[in-house]
Amino acid sequence: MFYIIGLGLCDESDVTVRGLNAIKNSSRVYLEAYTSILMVEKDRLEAFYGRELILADRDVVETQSDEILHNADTEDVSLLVVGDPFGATTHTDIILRARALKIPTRVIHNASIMNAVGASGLQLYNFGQTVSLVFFTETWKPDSFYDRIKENADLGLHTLVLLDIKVKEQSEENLARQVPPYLFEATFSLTLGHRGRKIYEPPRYMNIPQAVSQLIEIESLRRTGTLDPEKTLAVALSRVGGGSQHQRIVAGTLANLSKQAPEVFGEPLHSLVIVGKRLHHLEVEYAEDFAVDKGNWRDVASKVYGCALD
Ligand SMILES: C[S@@+](CC[C@H](N)C(=O)[O-])C[C@H]1O[C@@H](n2cnc3c(N)ncnc32)[C@H](O)[C@@H]1O
Repeated sequence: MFYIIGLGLCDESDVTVRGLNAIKNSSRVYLEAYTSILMVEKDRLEAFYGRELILADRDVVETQSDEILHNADTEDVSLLVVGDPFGATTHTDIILRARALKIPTRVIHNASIMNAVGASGLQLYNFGQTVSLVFFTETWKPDSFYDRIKENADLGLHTLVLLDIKVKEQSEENLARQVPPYLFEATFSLTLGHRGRKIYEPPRYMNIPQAVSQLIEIESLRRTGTLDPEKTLAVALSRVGGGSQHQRIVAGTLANLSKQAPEVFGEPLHSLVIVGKRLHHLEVEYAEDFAVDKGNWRDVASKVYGCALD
């Protein structure tokens, strides 16, 4: 049996009992760690699950899935995914591949950012299409997310914006030039052993001010008024599921959020919600608790969004 098991959003104790049983019975257990991350290191997971975990990078999951699926028709093999297995599009591919090889599969679900975003107070039923925002470079600024946000906004729906993470970006040239020798050696020896001379950049996680600045940059090119810094409400979420110790939720206009220091938003991972106009007063009142400027939050909600507040 090939199991694909959601680990939830926070730490080793978020696995379900069903998931843990499957892990314990598997002859090999892979951990997918490039579409999302937990708030703890791999060794904490290994100690709790009582199993050694094999890190599966994008190459392995997307192009060498036969390595993971090897013998899964005769023994149990598990692939662990942070959040829910269907919270990232990547994982349907490997299930299709298993099906094609006539390997029985089972999915074990868990909490995902796709539903935990409800912690913002915004109702899940009022969300439209989810979008991903990638790091812009000087020469590459993909902006199709803007069309999806506009489509949602035209229907009055909220948009969940997932922010780019780069956890295993290969760049030999950059590494040789930018990374101090001690880090170069550590990274080099980690990766050299099993897959040739691949060298990776340090992980990068997009933060909220970067995300807002990229959204405004595209708005200034498109000029449809979908993302107005002073009139568009947004809610930033970090480490959702991590409890009061880790989780941060910050609400305001895009301008409010862009003026905050990155530390205000907490540690990665981060997500951002662009609030749609079909806004219920309970959503406004719940999220008001997270607002950097409560007066402005209520003002924009009532005057711009037309929400009836007391
Ligand atoms: C490609 S999605 C993978 C989602 C994962 N499979 C799930 O079901 O939650 C990864 C993105 O989701 C968002 N994300 C994941 N976990 C999060 C958390 N605990 N708090 C805030 N955002 C999170 C971040 O924007 C991150 O870059």
